[in-house]
Parts: sequence; C-alpha cells; structure tokens
Amino acid sequence: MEQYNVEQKIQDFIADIEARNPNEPEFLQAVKEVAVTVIPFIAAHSQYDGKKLLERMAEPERTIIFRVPWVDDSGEIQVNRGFRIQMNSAIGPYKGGIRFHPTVNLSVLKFLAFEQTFKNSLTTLPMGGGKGGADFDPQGKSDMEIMRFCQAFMTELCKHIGPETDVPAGDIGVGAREIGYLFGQYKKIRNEFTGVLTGKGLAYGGSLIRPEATGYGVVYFCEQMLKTIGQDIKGKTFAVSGFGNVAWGVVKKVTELGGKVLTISGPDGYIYDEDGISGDKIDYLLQLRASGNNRAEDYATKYPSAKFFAGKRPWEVKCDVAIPAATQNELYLEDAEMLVANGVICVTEAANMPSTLDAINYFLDNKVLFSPGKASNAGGVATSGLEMTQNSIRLNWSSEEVDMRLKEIMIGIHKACSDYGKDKDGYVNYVKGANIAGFVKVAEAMLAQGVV
Ligand SMILES: N=C(CCC(=O)O)C(=O)O
Repeated sequence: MEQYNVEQKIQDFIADIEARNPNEPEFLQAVKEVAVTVIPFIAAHSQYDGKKLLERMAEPERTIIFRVPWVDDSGEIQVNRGFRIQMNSAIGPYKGGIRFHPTVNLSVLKFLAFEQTFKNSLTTLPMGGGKGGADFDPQGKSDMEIMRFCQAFMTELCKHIGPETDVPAGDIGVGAREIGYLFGQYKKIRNEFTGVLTGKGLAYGGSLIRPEATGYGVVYFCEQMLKTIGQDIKGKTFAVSGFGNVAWGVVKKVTELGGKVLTISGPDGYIYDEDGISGDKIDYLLQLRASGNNRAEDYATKYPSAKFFAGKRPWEVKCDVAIPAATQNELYLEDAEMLVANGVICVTEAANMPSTLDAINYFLDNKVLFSPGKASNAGGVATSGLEMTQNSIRLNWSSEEVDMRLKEIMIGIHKACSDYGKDKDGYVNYVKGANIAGFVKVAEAMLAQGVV
C-alpha cells in the first residue's frame, strides 16, 4: 500500500478512537503509540488487512464498573469506585494487575489493560489482557481499613473472575498484604481454593521470585539491550525512579551485576546517593515502603552520603542508563533532552508507559536504546504466569528454577523485539518491535476464533 494511504489509515483510525473514547488521554496515548507502528505492518500483510483487528483490540471485550462501599475506623461509610477491564482473551484468560490509587479512572485502566494485552503476548505464555483497580487511596489507612476495603472490593469482583476466566494480581497500591485479603475474601465467597490471583504468599500458592520479578526482568532486558552495542551492566551508572517493589528489584539486580544505582524517587522528590544504593540500603527501601510512607527524603535522612532534591525528578542526574520505575507519564520531553545531553545510552522502562510520546520520539531520533514497559517490565506478569503453572501442577519450583525461566523469557522478548524492530542500520526500535511482536500472536488467535 502506498505511504499516503497508510498515513491516511493511521489518521482515520486515531480519529475514530478519539471519537469513541472522549476524555481518556492515557488510553488514547497508549493506542496511538501502537497504531503508528502496527498499522503499517497490517497494511503490508494481507492476512491481517481489512479484518478490523486493531479496532477490536482497542475495544474492551467487557468493562465492569462497580460501587465499593466500606466503613472506616471512625465508623464513617466510604464509597469508592471499582473497575475491571477485561480487554482481550484471544490467547488466554484475562491477566493483569489491580491498582489502588486516587488517580485510578477508566482511562488509566483501559491504557493499562490495552498495554497488558501486548505485554502478555510477548511473554509467549497463555495469558490475555486485563487490568482493574479502584480510586481508593491506601496511604494513611490502617491495616483493618485496608482489609475491609479489599473485602468490599472482592465481594463484587469475585462474580467476574476465576482461574480460567480472569486472574488478577498486584500493581501500584496492591502488594502481598492486599493480595492476601483479596484472596481470603474470594475463597470465603466462592468456597474455592484456586490460582485465581497471582502474587500470593508462599504459604498459599505463591511463587518464589515473584516480588523481585518485575525489577529483575527489567535488568535482564536492559542487559540484552546493552549487549547490542557491546556494553554490559558492570560499571554502568543508573538513574532509577520510584522505590516500590519494582524499583527495589531493579536496584537489587543492578547491584548484583556490578552496576551502580545513584537515585530513587518518591512523590516528594528524589535522592542522589554518590556511593550507590547497595547493601543494607537496598533492604531499607522495602522497610520504607512497608512503613506505608512514600517519602524518598527519609532515605537521605538515614544515609548522609545521599542528598535529597525536593520536588525534582531524577532525570537531571548524569547517568549511563535511566530506568523509570514509578508510574505513567513521569518522564517528559525536557527530561529526555537532559538525559541525552548528559550522555545517556539506554532507557529501559520499568513502569507502565512512564515516558510521554514526545520523550519516546526524542530518544528514538537520537538513537538512544529505548524499550517500552510492555516489553521490558513483562517479567512481573511472566512470573505470574509461572506461578499459574506451578499452581496447575501443584508443585513449587526453586528460586533458581523460576529465575532461570524468567531470564529465558526476557531474552526471548528481547529477540522478538529485535526481529521486528531492527532497522537497516542495525538500530533496534524496540517500540515498533514490541508492538508488532505482541500484535501477531493475538491477531492469529483472533483470526482463528472468528468475529467474536
Ligand atoms: N502489574 C503488573 C503485573 C500483572 C500480573 O502479574 O498479572 C503488570 O504487568 O503491570
């Protein structure tokens, strides 16, 4: 198909998506990024053309929105809004996290569920795309309030999920504690003990390595990216944002492989530790999170080698590798310009859609190695898939076994992205590679299953 037709197809598709999904900026951002890379591929492959595959992928199979009433410690009745987006089940049961955060809304969860479809496809495991959550703010809540909210949330959600239907897990605001309360309520209501959630505790069906998996997988992917230019993790400096489970896993694995992590960040700002975040400092990150606070400043208070920069983002720091591990749209064009000016050679996304489209295009135009979260942060959901496998065979693998399979999966995702994303100069456009590689498996399944 001639170029002007393809460009017109892209514009027409985007115009339709904008008309059908007004006031959903995050969802439109995620769909546009896929459209500009996948539509040219569809146009060049007749078996996919004219089948409305991307149009169908960009429309959830089911959107469930529900009221979550609960009682706080003072006896006040609270009302929150719960969601589950069941986006695409062509290659497996819906699979994706649950996010508890005041910024959660339909647009955010649709973007997450859409990205999850491509991410889960890249793992090659049988998992469809889904995501859920609520506009509930866990910050400052007591343990009992967290439990009552999780029970109220699952009282409704349990009608719509199951081990062969939809398998939720954690995400921002939903950690091991919340998964436990959600699982307990599901089991009580449905009277079933199944692998309906992943990220479970080891005592009731969880998998070793799952807490570290997203961060480990990011570093395994980053290692493969650096290898394409003859580089390695060892001796490199890293700027990391966030300090939840994901950032902790990144810091742990980078340090283990000989890299030096200089920063972590919270909503209050970032800390710069010139000595590097290693040893007991890594475990302190978890204590910081476990204490329920999200102030990065506390790290600088505890460790004199660290300086705190209030209200700033860590992308002003000179580093070899940047790893955004906090949340969506945390790395803007101005940050990308600063990173490139300071000589960054690789950006490996650890959060979901942390870079804006302008920032991504700036990295690609400057031939910086850049990987989207749907590829490089897939280690979390991949290990969730391995947890589902262990539950199915009613066996637990060792941490070495799980870690080995995780690394194999990340190397496989990197190869798939390279196969579809390498240009004639040998530069790998991981955005293009991930979107096309993720699209193909889902498209093949959708074509085989008819118009459903
Ligand atoms: N929050 C996750 C993990 C989802 C899962 O493990 O099902 C993600 O891939 O964004």
